[in-house]
Formats: sequence, C-alpha cells, structure tokens
Amino acid sequence: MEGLFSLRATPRVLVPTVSAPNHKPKFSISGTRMEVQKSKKLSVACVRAQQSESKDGSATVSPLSDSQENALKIKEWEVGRFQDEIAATQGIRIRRRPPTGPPLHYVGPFEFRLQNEGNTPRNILEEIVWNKDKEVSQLKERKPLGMLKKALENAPPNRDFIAALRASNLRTGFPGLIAEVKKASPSRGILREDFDPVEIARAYEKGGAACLSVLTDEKYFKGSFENLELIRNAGVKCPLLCKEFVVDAWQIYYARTKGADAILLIAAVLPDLDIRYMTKICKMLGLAALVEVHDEREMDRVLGIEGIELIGINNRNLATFEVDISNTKKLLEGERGEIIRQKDIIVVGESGLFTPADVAYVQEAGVKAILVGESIVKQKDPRSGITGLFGKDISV
Ligand SMILES: O=P(O)(O)OC[C@@H](O)[C@@H](O)c1c[nH]c2ccccc12
Repeated sequence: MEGLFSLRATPRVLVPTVSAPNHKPKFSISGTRMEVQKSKKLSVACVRAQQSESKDGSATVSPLSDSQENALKIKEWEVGRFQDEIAATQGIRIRRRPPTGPPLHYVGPFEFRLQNEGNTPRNILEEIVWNKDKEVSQLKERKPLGMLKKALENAPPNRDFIAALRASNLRTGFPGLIAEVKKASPSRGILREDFDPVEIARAYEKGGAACLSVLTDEKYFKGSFENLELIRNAGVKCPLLCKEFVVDAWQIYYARTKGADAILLIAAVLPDLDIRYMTKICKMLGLAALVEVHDEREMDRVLGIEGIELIGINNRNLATFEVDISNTKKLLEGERGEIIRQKDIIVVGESGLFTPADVAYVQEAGVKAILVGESIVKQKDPRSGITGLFGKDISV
C-alpha cells in the first residue's frame, strides 16, 4: 500500500485508479507510469506523451480535451490527498504542499466535499516546506535530473563525513563537532552581521571542527548553495553537510554537484518510504545521510529503517522553536539506546548547546557528535568559540 502512493521524491510512481463518485473521466490513466508532479503543465505533458505513443513507437502530440485535463487534475488532487494521509499514519503533520481543494466540478451541493483548510501553513516548518516545494519545482525545470547527473562527473570528490566524526571523537575524547555556518534563523533572526562564510569555515577548521554544516536555504536562513561551493572551493578539508529542507530526491543530486559530502533528511517532513529511497540515493552518490528526529515516534520510525548510520536528535522543535537539551537524553534512554549501540549508529546532538556542561550532558546521554551553530557563530572569533564550547582547545 505504502509503496503505491510514494511521494514525488520517487521518480516513478504507479498512480492508482480511483474513481471519482460523480465524475467519469472519458479516458483512463490508471496504471499509467507517470511522475507525480506538482506542476500541472509537466504532468499534462507527461500524460500527453504517454497517450500519443503509437504502436510503431513514433510519438505524435495530441492535445488533451478539457475533460481529459479535468480528469488529470482530479488524479493529481487525489494523489496529493493520499500522500498526506500516508504521512499522517506515520504521525507526520507537515503537509507537503498547500491543499488546493478539489477541482470545481468535483464538488457540488449533492456531491461530497472534502474540507479545504485554506492556504495557511500550520507552523513555520510547514511554511518552509511549502516554499521549498515551489522553489525546487522551478529549479528542476531549469536543471533537470539528466543535466545534474552529467554534472556529477565534475563534482568535487566525496569525503567521508562519518569517518571524520569518529576520528575526531577518538582523537579528542569529546563528541565530534559539526560546526554550522549559519547567518540567521527564523527563531533567532540575524546571528552575525559581518558574515563571511569562508572565513568562518576556516576558523572552525582551525578550531578543531570535524565537519561543517552549511545552511543552503536562502529565504529563512539566509544561506546559499553559493556558500557551500565557496567553502568547498576554498580548500577547507572538513567534510560538508548540506543543511537543506529536502522534499525531493533531485535536491540530493544537486547538493552533490555543489560539493556536499552529507545531507540532512528530516523525519518530521519525510515519510518512511522517502527516507528509505533517499538514503539509498545518498549511498549511491557517496553522501552520508543525517536523518533528523525530534521525538520518540520519529526515532522509532528511523530505527526501523535498514542502513541508517547517522541520526541527529534535534533539541529544537522545528514547529514551535522550543529548545530543550534533555530531549537528546530522553530519546537515547532504554531500549532505543540499546538498538543504537547494537547497530553502531552515530548519534548527533543538535541545537541549543552553549557550554562545556551542555556538551558533557549530551555526551553522557550517548552522543558521539554534536551540531552547533549559534553559540560559536556569534563569537567574534569562531575559533575560540569552539574552545569556549568544550572548555578546552581541541584543535589539532
Ligand atoms: O544554532 P544551534 O541552536 O546551535 O543549532 C544548530 C542546528 O542544530 C540547527 O541549525 C538545526 C538543526 N536542525 C535543523 C534543520 C533545519 C534548519 C536548522 C537546523
């Protein structure tokens, strides 16, 4: 069941036949293999191509009639509903895109009407995801996957993100540090006015960071892929995490072409099937996947997925911004901690870490790595910010 209605992250999706009670499409697209696209234009084009393929394989383009376009819109709307329903069964409350409401002719005084909650995101994470979804569909049109795949040949070589964390943990006896190049956030506003990403990255490296995290979201975090590329091309040796809101596998390829060594996958946004599929793509591309959870349910989902090597526990709830570092401890207690040790998964304590006592607390809870932004990026000299964070100079 789950596999049938995979999200648009999945390149090829079997669209189920669902009959609309009051609408009889004049043609059937059931069983058609098509990519579920938000962009109606693209989907229409896709079905058109399917439709027009003749027996001898030659393609002729025949325009869709109004009723065919309507049938397609209904399918798209229905698939969108299924996606949200599947996500909801996994406790995911983030909807991938704004509800559009059923096509007009699909509702009526005597027909059933599904509620359209309106186009207002329920929280900041949902708003970011909706925005990202739009952004990605536009980018994809300019740089289709085929083009990205070619660009991979010229991508900078991969560095081993997880090995760097393990090595740093062994070398210093502290959790390996992923230091975040972060200019701003929706919860904290601007963190640093004089923001030179390369200078900050170099300072982090000198200060003993094992890896770096580079925010690439522009709208909410004032980050960019340009920053990622600049840092990568400046010869910084620490492996780089692309800190993005991934809603589409296309973004993983894109991150790799820009020199990322790891990418973030957020369990509050991505259903299990997406996480499975995306971690496989990461492996194929030689990227580490940092799978982020923030509550027990997300942790249990992720622990049930084969092949997960790196889990981040976010102490900040991305929907409410509340920060509580005891979250890391809570999620590592008991059986969960046991499974993590057995599977040799590296856990990263994320967000809200400011002092040596904070670091000791999450280390005691079982993390082998930490992800820190605000407390070190705000220091005049981020290098000494690292020394302050650990209460010790950890540089090589
Ligand atoms: O600045 P802090 O509190 O040290 O947090 C860093 C990092 O954990 C945080 O930026 C983060 C964790 N997960 C995210 C997901 C998206 C955006 C940002 C984040």
